[in-house]
Amino acid sequence: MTLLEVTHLKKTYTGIFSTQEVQALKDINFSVEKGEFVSIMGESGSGKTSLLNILATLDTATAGEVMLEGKDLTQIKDSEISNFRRDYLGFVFQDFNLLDNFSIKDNILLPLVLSNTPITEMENRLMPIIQKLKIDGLINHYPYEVSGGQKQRAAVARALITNPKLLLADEPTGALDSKSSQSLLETFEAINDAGQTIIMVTHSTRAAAYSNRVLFIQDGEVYHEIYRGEQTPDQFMDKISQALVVLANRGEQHE
Ligand SMILES: Nc1ncnc2c1ncn2[C@@H]1O[C@H](COP(=O)(O)OP(=O)(O)OP(=O)(O)O)[C@@H](O)[C@H]1O
Repeated sequence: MTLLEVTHLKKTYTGIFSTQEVQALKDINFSVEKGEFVSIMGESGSGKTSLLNILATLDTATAGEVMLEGKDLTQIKDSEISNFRRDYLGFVFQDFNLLDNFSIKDNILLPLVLSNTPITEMENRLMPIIQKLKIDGLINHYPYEVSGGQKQRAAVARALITNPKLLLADEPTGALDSKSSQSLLETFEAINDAGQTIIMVTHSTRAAAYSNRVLFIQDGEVYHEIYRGEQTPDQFMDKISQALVVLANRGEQHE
């Protein structure tokens, strides 16, 4: 079943003080099935963050359609956006975005507090998630008392606590050492195996190799896509690296 369908998406930035326009997304088309784990790769400036920001309803599109379970994100009223975001989407960012003055537990529960969820319901949801993410011993600590890998696990717990339809991750391993990165990616793989749909922007071929499909963006368009299929992560990583080389050569020819 299709969860997300992006059609003819365009994003043009217009400077406030200049007449110069930047066409960050020219014509993006792709769809994501429920339960997929999709990575988005591309060179710096290719439009990945612009795309993710529109999927996250943090920015508006210039043209095109983004349908999530039949609802067009580009048409949601401003007054409904925060509720929509909370009910449908979970976010994981490179720099964790945890609140320093809140304990790990309060950080994780924050989206439920904001939607006035009863305390018993919050406690019921917390326990399985912190156990799954192996942070059950840390929930009374503050973010500055735990490691980067543990902070990112707390951020994933916060993203999952609302049971989002779609988990969006922007360079989630970007600030982690290789051991914490691997552990986080194994967690993503496990939550995906349990049915969670994930879209992840990454520069890391190793990270992308954990997903089922990689979309390559160049000059604001989806240039290529590859599926993991039955390949091992190492075999898929080789395929991703080869595709990135082709993409880089193509980029040089365009310059
Ligand atoms: N707010 C903005 N105003 C003007 N131009 C912008 C803005 N945000 C991004 N751009 C431009 O849009 C293009 C795409 O940028 P974007 O950040 O989406 O690329 P990216 O693929 O995420 O890059 P990176 O990998 O470096 O994060 C770039 O040319 C960038 O300079």
